[in-house]
Amino acid sequence: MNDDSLMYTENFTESGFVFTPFNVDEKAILFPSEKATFLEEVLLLNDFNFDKNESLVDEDSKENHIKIVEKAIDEINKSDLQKVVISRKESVQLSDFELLLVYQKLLKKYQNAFVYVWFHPNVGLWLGATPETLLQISDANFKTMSLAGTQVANKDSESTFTEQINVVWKSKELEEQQLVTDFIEKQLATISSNLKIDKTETIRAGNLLHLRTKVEGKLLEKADLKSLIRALHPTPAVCGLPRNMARDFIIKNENYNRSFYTGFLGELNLKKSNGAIQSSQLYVNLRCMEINHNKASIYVGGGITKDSIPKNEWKETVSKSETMKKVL
Ligand SMILES: C=C(O[C@@H]1C=C(C(=O)O)C=C[C@H]1O)C(=O)O
Repeated sequence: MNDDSLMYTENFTESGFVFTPFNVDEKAILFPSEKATFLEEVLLLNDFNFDKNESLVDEDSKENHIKIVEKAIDEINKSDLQKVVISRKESVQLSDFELLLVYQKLLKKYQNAFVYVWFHPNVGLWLGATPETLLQISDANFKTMSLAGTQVANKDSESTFTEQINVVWKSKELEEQQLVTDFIEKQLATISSNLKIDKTETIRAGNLLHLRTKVEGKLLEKADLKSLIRALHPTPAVCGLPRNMARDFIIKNENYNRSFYTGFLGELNLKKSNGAIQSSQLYVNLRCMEINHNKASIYVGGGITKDSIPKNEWKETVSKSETMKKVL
């Protein structure tokens, strides 16, 4: 594109690249295909030095996060709320920020993730490496996943193996992830056929491990892409259960605007080379940051259930932000 006008998708029938906020009431930005140029380049990745920047704990932020988590657990115990994802934004002062280098480091560190840089002069600069697919759809055949539960990987190796064996998960994480799988299955029941739910596996994203269950199916003719997207987004992996109750809790209690964090992004209705089949590849915007002048804002969160321990939930967000800080 060679002008700075902003365009939006009305109903996900357009073709291009979308960037959507967490809040479904806000507009989804579209870079339309007809105004885009596709460039393909092979990037050779060096062996980078991933600095261990031991950062100081921001005590105010810690206290604030723990308070909101405690409030969420209270709410879960006294109402129908089952799960809610609580997040925060952490600022890091930057010196010598080199976009291409940071992008290459993200590619190297997150070999199983969708790694992106997104920029618009009127919106800003975003970078991320997300392990979570919202939706891949080609013709009517779609794939999605339930991803939740977090633990720090034992070894800090740069392993590219997606499947990790001999990892033990606690019931809190197993239940938390099962809630997401059940939600996806229920949401898809009336709009899809041939639903197949895989066995749950452990995957690695940077230094973290998550539980993942792959789901696939066929979209019924009576349904369209918009209804499929609305059925899935936001899943309890980034919002909670029941969805509206969790969303209201988040908007009322998180003391900041998530903006594009936990929204989704990716290719929308692109035609394959033969032109006959349209496909979309959409990813949940996790492990992401926004760069503004000399500051990086890193967005991190985690799922809260009745079994959550507030201090551990804080630590989980610290682990998530540390893996992002390693590339800065
Ligand atoms: C909300 C985030 O991640 C989500 C929450 C997870 C959890 O609660 O364990 C794990 C993966 C994601 O589904 C994040 O990374 O900010």
